Amino acid sequence: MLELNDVNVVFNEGTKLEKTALDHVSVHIKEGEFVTILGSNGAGKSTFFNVVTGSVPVTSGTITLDGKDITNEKVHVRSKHIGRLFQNPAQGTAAGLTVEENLALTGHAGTSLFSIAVKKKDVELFKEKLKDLHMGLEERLKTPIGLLSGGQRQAVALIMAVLDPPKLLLLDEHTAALDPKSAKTILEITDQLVRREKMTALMITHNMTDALKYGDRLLIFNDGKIIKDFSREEKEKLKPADLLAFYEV
Ligand SMILES: Nc1ncnc2c1ncn2[C@@H]1O[C@H](COP(=O)(O)OP(=O)(O)OP(=O)(O)O)[C@@H](O)[C@H]1O
Repeated sequence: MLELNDVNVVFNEGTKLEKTALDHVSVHIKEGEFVTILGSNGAGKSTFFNVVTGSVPVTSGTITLDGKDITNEKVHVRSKHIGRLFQNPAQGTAAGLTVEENLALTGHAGTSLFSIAVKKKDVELFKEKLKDLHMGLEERLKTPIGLLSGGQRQAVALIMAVLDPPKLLLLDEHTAALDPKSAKTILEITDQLVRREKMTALMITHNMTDALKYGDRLLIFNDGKIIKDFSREEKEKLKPADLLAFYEV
């Protein structure tokens, strides 16, 4: 469903600051696959996501989504099919708006000049989705989202990202800023949602245990390249300590 074909990304080409962030990356992600991604700092993981969303242009190579060449498609066009969650939940939500207004921004709302019109029937839908989180957030629809804790806010951001399930969901260290208990909760919910909605999802993490526990496949990035591509069967035989070796190449 997602194919990168010999993708190169070179920043500041031809200057002293030239940096190859993606180096001849070719990969095929299949429909419905949940792929975890590991790699040291600066390995090219975020740049990989950025070329998929279009926020960074490729220097060469092509990207196709569902057989369509999207290499030169604008960010806002791709965003209809690609959802992304960031490390900081503030990046995916509007602090001054309430929980229900944030959810309504995903397209379940009419807007006027001064307010977001949240429809009654959508409120029921939002309540139902929030109930699934078992965090009591269905009682806090009128709370400004900026008043929620980081974990609660990320949970709402996750629901926002999958309310109209995208073809592809990109999770960019989306639990890294949360305490261990909240991170575990959000990961469990992510896994359930990805499975239930049969989404194709890619998840960057620095947590080796999580990279092995979740997903059907594991990619390891190093120095702009995918240096390992483990299948589910291979992944099941690995221990976190086995992965350390890939940080030392
Ligand atoms: N806009 C940019 N301009 C110049 N260099 C960049 C830019 N974005 C990324 N880079 C460089 O490209 C390389 C890959 O960066 P990238 O952010 O993709 O790594 P990463 O694997 O996501 O790292 P981390 O785990 O630290 O988030 C790094 O050397 C980085 O400094």
